[in-house]
Amino acid sequence: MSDVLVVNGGAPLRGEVRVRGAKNLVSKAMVATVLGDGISRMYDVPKIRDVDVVRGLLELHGVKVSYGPEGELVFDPSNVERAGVDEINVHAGSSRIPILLCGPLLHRLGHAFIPELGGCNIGGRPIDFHLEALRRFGAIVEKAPEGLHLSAPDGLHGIKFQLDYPSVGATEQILLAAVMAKGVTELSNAAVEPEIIDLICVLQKMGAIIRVHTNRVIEIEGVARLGGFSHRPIPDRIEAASWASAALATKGNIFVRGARQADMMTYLNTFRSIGGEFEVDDSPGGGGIRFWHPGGDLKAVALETDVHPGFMTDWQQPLVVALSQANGLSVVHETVYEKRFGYTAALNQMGANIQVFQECLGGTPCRFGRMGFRHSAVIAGPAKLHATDLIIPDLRAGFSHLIAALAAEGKSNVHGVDLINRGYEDFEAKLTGLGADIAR
Ligand SMILES: CC(=O)N[C@H]1[C@@H](OP(=O)(O)OP(=O)(O)OC[C@H]2O[C@@H](n3ccc(=O)[nH]c3=O)[C@H](O)[C@@H]2O)O[C@H](CO)[C@@H](O)[C@@H]1O
Ligand SMILES: C=C(OP(=O)(O)O)C(=O)O
Repeated sequence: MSDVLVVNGGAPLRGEVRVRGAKNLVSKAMVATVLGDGISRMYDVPKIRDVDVVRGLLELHGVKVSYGPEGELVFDPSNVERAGVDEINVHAGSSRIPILLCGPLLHRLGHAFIPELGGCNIGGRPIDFHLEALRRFGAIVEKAPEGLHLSAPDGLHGIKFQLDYPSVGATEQILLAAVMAKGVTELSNAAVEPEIIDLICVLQKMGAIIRVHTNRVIEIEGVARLGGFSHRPIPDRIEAASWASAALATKGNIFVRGARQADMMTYLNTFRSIGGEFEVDDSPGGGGIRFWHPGGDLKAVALETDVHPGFMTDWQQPLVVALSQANGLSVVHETVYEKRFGYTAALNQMGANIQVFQECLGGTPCRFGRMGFRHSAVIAGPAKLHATDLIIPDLRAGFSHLIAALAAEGKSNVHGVDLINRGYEDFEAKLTGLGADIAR
């Protein structure tokens, strides 16, 4: 199938979509199954590419993965075994999740091979924190042209470790290594995103002992064995916010079934400040949030992306499209990734007026100030968007391109839309259901 989507924009998106388990939890919980000696079960798993990649990697390592009823995945890790480098490398460059297999595979096999990582191209995305922590746990890490080889001849042992920055992936790496390491691990400056807390819930179900203290300190008491788990994942708050931003940008009205207020409070405050309206529906048979554009002008805002409980960086790109329709100058200071504004060039080509700056334009100077990265954006609106040809650069930027094409009058050809499947389940069917005029 061609991966060009023809989008005939200009009409409001109206209707209902459903979000399922979060991409950024489901894939990690799948990795955790390797640590257990029993069967694990996960409900409400979305059909997205990152899930397929992790499933492929687990199967290569002997985990039997099967589909249960609608959206249920079942994992049997009783025969975990080494996989060939060439087979693993089929998945090179496709996702960031393989790095999280280090701890579980070292515990089960004493060895791990990790292919080149993928993920969105939004900055350097180093893994120095991961490797430093793994070495401290007792792993030997060897870098080779084909990927990373790790071994742990003396097993893994608990550590005291402080992250320079509360990295989500490094926190998960340390959790997955520490739960079965000998002794206690104390992690300071840990990330505490809701997806991490949900991963801790998964690990606790398996038998782990993990204490989340105040001030970003997590203490993990290593245990000798873990079992399987049954888990309904936290809903995807990034996808939910993406649809909310789409409703605002297209002057539409979308009920996002599955969206949960507690995980989205920071987004909801910003959405309301811009002039969007929402209603949380907790009624039986409800369970979701309705987002709509109430008519009239939207208001410009200033915001900074940050670690939880700040404004998520992954909410940024779709929201900027909505901000291009707000009245006045909005400022967005991106403090999590140094290169997450590349996509604004395409929006400008469509008529948006977005300038990017090297300075920290938010209230707080961040790590990227004076380093030459254009990590602050000023968005002047409202701008009339017009159709054009677009090339999808990565997942969230891709979704923002799609929203812009849907908000613009006329026909846009959006190239490379398959990338969006990495994190948005059935996005074309969902768009069609919302009344979008799209065709491959
Ligand atoms: C699959 C997944 O869950 N992806 C999410 C995860 O990515 P990911 O786990 O890759 O993001 P991190 O939180 O690790 O990255 C945050 C910052 O820390 C830096 N860093 C990270 C690790 C390291 O070893 N060294 C280092 O310097 C990164 O370059 C970045 O500037 O959290 C991000 C921040 O919420 C989200 O945008 C991604 O959607
Ligand atoms: C940056 C993202 O994901 P990943 O870490 O998988 O690239 C994202 O989901 O927006």
